Amino acid sequence: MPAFPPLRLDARGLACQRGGRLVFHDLAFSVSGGEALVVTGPNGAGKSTLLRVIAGLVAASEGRIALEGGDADLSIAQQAHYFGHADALKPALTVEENLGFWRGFFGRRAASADAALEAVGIGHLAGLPAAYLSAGQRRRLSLARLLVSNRPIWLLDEPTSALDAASEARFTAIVAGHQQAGGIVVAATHQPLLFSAVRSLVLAPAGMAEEIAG
Ligand SMILES: Nc1ncnc2c1ncn2[C@@H]1O[C@H](COP(=O)(O)OP(=O)(O)OP(=O)(O)O)[C@@H](O)[C@H]1O
Repeated sequence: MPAFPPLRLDARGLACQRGGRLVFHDLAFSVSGGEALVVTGPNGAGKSTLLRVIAGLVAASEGRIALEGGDADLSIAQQAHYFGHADALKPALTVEENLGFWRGFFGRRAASADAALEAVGIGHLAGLPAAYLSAGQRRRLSLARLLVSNRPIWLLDEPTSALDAASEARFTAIVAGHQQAGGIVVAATHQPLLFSAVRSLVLAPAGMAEEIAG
């Protein structure tokens, strides 16, 4: 039984400038609950920028993004979880304390910290300060945040970087669970991702973008 109501994220005529340069323009996509939009393209094409625009971290210069079926009292950004390159961990806090902090911050019904740590395979590290985690373990702790946030839109930037084969398989299963619950996934990647119900968005090389005067 899906946990989220029927959802659809639609973008039309989207453009974004960064540092005075047009990164992309006239971008359109549509992705429904249960689907994954996989965004590919060469370095600098604007994959991370697109995710950050959806997350409300960077403003679009043109166009609009709408979420049908979402919570009308919340912005799209408030209904999205951005899983970026930065780990956002407090090194002196334990693994469990870090996750507990974020669970409290998100403040909505979601997996317990224990269950989320088990799901990403680091339950045995719960009492360890985050400073001692390896790169892949830090990444897995960041993935656990997705499970305690209970947000319908997951924005995943190179989600499998630093993950070993077993962790990648666990991650794929976690994403499948989110899709089965009716969640939306938008993932930027250079690696093949074994997601189901995939839609593709290929961004053109940055060299194609026009320079904006002024
Ligand atoms: N804070 C910023 N200020 C100015 N320009 C930026 C900023 N961040 C990114 N850019 C520029 O925006 C363009 C798109 O960058 P973005 O990180 O979105 O690309 P990407 O497709 O995710 O690349 P990669 O595959 O290397 O991760 C690049 O030309 C980059 O230099």
